[in-house]
Amino acid sequence: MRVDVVSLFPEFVAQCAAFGVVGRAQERGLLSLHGWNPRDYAPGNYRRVDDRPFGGGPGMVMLIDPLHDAIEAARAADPREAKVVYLTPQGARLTQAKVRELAAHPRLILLCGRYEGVDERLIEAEVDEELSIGDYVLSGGELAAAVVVDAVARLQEGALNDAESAAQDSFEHGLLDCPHYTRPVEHPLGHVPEVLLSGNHAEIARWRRMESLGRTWLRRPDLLDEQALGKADRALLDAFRARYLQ
Ligand SMILES: c1cc(-c2cnc[nH]2)ccn1
Repeated sequence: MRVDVVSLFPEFVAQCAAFGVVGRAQERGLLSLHGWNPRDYAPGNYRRVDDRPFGGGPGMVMLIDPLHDAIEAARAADPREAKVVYLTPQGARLTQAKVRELAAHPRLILLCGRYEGVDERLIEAEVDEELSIGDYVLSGGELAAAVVVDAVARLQEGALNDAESAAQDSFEHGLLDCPHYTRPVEHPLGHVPEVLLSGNHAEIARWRRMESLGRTWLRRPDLLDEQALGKADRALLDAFRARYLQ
């Protein structure tokens, strides 16, 4: 998968993608990352990339042409069609389902705005999809782009080892992950649940599923609403609730 990042700070996203699973995906050739700086396409000595907003008001707006030319240079760098995604608080919320959809594309071009944002005419002409990673304002789209790069890299075939895939699976199924424990068994902060020490893999799997269901019910009931729980899961959740409410 190829990802091109259009940003005034392209090295920002490259640095975020240099570690761990994402860095390894790049080393394995599963993901290639390329940066394009609109300032390189801005004319004149000042290489202007922004200007004052029409209608007045605070801040600056990114100019159409440097962004347009950077996006077109990115498109031209590879023959495959690219999906252009603009990272903005005004976008649709990024979900794991959306990540899976993005990860299936051979190419993405991630457009990162700074200042007050981007001239709307550029968005209308070049952007396929606007995405938000949450209802808050960042200093620019780069952190959100790094989130997208990380999430789609993990879904590339061969990016994760077995343990990492298992961890990935927990959220993939729309539930929150169960608690995890490691040595020591006894610690001033508490003990490890007995079932995890039992060696009874069926009981351990049952406990983990119950905890995932229970945590989702307590912390993210909205996710649970989207789940069509089977009879076994409903029984597990009832058991969790009974224990929690006693
Ligand atoms: C995506 C982008 C942004 C953002 C872009 N520029 C300032 N904030 C915030 C949340 N999700």
